[in-house]
Amino acid sequence: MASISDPPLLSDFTQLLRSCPTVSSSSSPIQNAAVATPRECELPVIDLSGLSSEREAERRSCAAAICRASSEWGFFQVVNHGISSELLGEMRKEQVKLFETPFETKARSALLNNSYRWGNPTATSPAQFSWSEAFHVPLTKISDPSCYGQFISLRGVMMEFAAAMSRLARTLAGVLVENLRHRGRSTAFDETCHESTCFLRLNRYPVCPLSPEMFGLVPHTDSDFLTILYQDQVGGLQLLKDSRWVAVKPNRDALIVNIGDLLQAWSNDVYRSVEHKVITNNKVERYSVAYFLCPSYDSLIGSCREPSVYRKFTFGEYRKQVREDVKRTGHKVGLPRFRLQIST
Ligand SMILES: C=C1C[C@]23C[C@@]1(O)CC[C@H]2[C@@]12CC[C@H](O)[C@@](C)(C(=O)O1)[C@H]2[C@@H]3C(=O)O
Ligand SMILES: O=C(O)CCC(=O)C(=O)O
Ligand SMILES: [Fe+2]
Repeated sequence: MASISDPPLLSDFTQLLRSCPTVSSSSSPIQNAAVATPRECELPVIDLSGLSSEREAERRSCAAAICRASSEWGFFQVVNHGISSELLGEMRKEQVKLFETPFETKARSALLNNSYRWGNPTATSPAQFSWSEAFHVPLTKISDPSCYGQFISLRGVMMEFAAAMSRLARTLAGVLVENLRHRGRSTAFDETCHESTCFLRLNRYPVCPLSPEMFGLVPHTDSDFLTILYQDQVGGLQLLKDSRWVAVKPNRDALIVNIGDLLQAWSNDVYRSVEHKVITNNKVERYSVAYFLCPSYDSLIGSCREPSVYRKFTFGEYRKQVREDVKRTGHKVGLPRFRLQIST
């Protein structure tokens, strides 16, 4: 049963169904959703304590595992990542409190820099609807006390969590960049990442009576360098592996890392930004927090090796194109827009 803290997802979705002439009443509300339960898989697990080992062979082998998983899967899990379970627990507790607030407050009280979103306002068909709500907070706003209203205890936790995720994301990106650097041109990677464009996204996936035919989050790739995800034990995240959807088995000790579009472009398709989605649950709600590592808008993304598969573009240009495509068609096109034509 929906509560006063839930956004009006069902009525919005029903309206979308009615306004969409292509969906017949006899067919499933979502034509493309993964109704058949896909295979559950354990993502590669990488023990990050290897990176700080005294033994060079161990450091190398850990870095190699990160790079291998980034090109074979585009996704992996990290354990011994250095973020304490106490901090993760605090973050989850505060996140739950925040989402338990009445919907009207979340939507109207300028909480977290007015960053509250739900459903999908740009959906043009039921298949583009996401059964979820989120706060999408730029890192530059996280320390601002005016963002928090009655949730002032969230501030310290968010600050500590963002700082820890930032460190981890930069370490992982550093390993991935270093691996390809000696083979091609180098870029001052660390300086291109910027607080003004990095963000934390707090996700909640309410119980969905229409599940499992609904997306909690529609299939997409992330428009960043890389993403680190802290999810609960409910499950629902699925990714494309060898053209098939596989369900990620939650691991209590691990954070999930995935490569974003910008690292795929920079690596000239060595690392892969893989499509993923979230499937809803009809019994329990689900929570996750994602950290997105992004460059400043004026950063030029060029390939680390030639011949480049993509034309050079700035992150600002990329974001604008994604936004325009989503607004016009309801879905993201992403990297294929920036692929160079191969002349034969
Ligand atoms: C409608 C969309 C916006 C989004 C791309 C998408 O097609 C589906 C997921 C959205 C999402 C969620 C996570 C990130 O916040 C985001 C930046 C991303 O990479 O995928 C957004 C996209 C967006 O707003 O550009
Ligand atoms: O909640 C999840 O498991 C995935 C979230 C996600 O893909 C995103 O926020 O981009
Ligand atoms: Fe994502």
